[in-house]
Amino acid sequence: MEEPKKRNLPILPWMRRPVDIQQFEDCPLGLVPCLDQRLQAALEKMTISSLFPVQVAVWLETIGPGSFERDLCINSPTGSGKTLAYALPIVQQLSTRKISCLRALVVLPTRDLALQVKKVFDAIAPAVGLHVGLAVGQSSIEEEISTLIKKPKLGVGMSFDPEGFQTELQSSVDILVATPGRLMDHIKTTKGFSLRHLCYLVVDETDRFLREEYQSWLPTVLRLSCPDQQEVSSHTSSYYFSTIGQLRTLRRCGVERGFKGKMSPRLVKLVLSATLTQDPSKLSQLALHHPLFLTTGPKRYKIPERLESCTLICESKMKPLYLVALLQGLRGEKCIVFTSSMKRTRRLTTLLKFFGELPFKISQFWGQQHQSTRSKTLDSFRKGEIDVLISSDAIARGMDVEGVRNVINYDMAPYVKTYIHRAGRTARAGQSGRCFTILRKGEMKRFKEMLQKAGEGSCTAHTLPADSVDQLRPVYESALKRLKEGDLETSKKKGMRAGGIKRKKDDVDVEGAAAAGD
Ligand SMILES: Nc1ncnc2c1ncn2[C@@H]1O[C@H](COP(=O)(O)OP(=O)(O)OP(=O)(O)O)[C@@H](O)[C@H]1O
Repeated sequence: MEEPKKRNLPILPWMRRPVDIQQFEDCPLGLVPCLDQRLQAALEKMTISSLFPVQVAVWLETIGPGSFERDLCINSPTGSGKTLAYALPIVQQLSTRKISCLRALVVLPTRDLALQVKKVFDAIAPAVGLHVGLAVGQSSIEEEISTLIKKPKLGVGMSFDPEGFQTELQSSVDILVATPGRLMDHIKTTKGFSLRHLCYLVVDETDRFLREEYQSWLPTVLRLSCPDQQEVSSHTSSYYFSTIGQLRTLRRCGVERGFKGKMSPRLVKLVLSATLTQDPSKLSQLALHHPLFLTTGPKRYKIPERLESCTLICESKMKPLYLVALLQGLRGEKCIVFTSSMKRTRRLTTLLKFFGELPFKISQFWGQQHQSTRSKTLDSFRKGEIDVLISSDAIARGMDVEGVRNVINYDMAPYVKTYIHRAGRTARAGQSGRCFTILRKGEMKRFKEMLQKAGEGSCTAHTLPADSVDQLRPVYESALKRLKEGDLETSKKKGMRAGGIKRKKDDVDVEGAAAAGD
């Protein structure tokens, strides 16, 4: 697949003067200025003893001298700790709140990611008396509402009527972690769900959000969290970009919200990614306020320090055989194998199962699986009950599974960003890891160009012992035969049932598109 041609985009002025995260070092918790003792204890319980550089940088711009005065755009490698970088200052800042209401909203593109981020907030927020909610559509909307909205206390003989109590309904949560689809459901239908007091908006995996045109949640959230202002719509923001030449917020300085006439701070936005877009028209959708750009080093992208990129060359038809030989050589180390689509994930998993007894346990993961199946699979993978997870790009972004030692691109990543996110499932939190890409000889040139764009100068050519491949040939032949027989059987059944209904398009699951949006 050809990478779409890039227009020569201007770099926004504020992006030309970034704060380099590399100038910061890990900081032991005891030395973190102003860190609440209760949060320090909660972090220690998570076995965290110091903050990572991106966390120190964000802390200084929020709790430190920066004191949340500017919106932050954070471009930091995969696995560098971006989640805690925003969660910690937000929780510390809200720890002194007197009245409970929804003050921080964290939006993520998929349910699996939202569940993961909620766990991080759950580990620290209760230590300072804050409540964290989840709006992802994992349970029925009624169940979700019951966790998000406090029912008023009723006198004897009175029954609860949400219409009548609309003005008295209050949020049960201070922080909400949400996916866009379910967030919009609550905005549209849930009585008492209000964004009026929102102080922090986090858009994690920002570039993923900004490239999806169907997302109307962002202008809606911006409008509802600053009701006294002009609507921030896509036309107004592009107008502002084109006429003023750089991004500017429409927000008046900090007086529009608060309780009983008291001023409350403006809505602060934190946007993050390992591959943050630099496209001005996309960034303009965020209506950023004096944005400060924090990035890692001079290059556009950076892959983790201890990540090694490797290639494995073979003919296309031998890919499954080479994959199995490679996995055998890795001796049960935790691996994620990426394919280009859900269909290829399912097929590869079936084929590997036809190999019979293999010295590693495999399972599959793709976006349109039922949520409970995906959660169970991830859980087993985390616990080490599964060694090899075959996946579409549904798991490529953000997923954090401890101990993944290897990523294998069974199908080459179509774009540099996809490569960075896939590879970033290993070598996290300062650990080492390897990213193998199985390639045909003819793909090598394009792959090397992609690696260079990813900021990675070198890659190692991996070879397999010849006998490991030869030994597997007979079993590979018979596995292929069984797969083809299965195909024949399925198409016969389908033919009988539908009399030749057209086949569906291949179900490409680009970075979890199918898992997104709820
Ligand atoms: N200060 C810390 N000390 C030790 N481990 C940490 C620290 N901060 C985060 N981690 C761990 O590092 C891992 C990666 O963190 P996180 O998922 O936030 O990375 P990320 O930068 O968001 O990555 P991605 O771009 O892939 O989403 C997690 O397992 C997390 O628990």
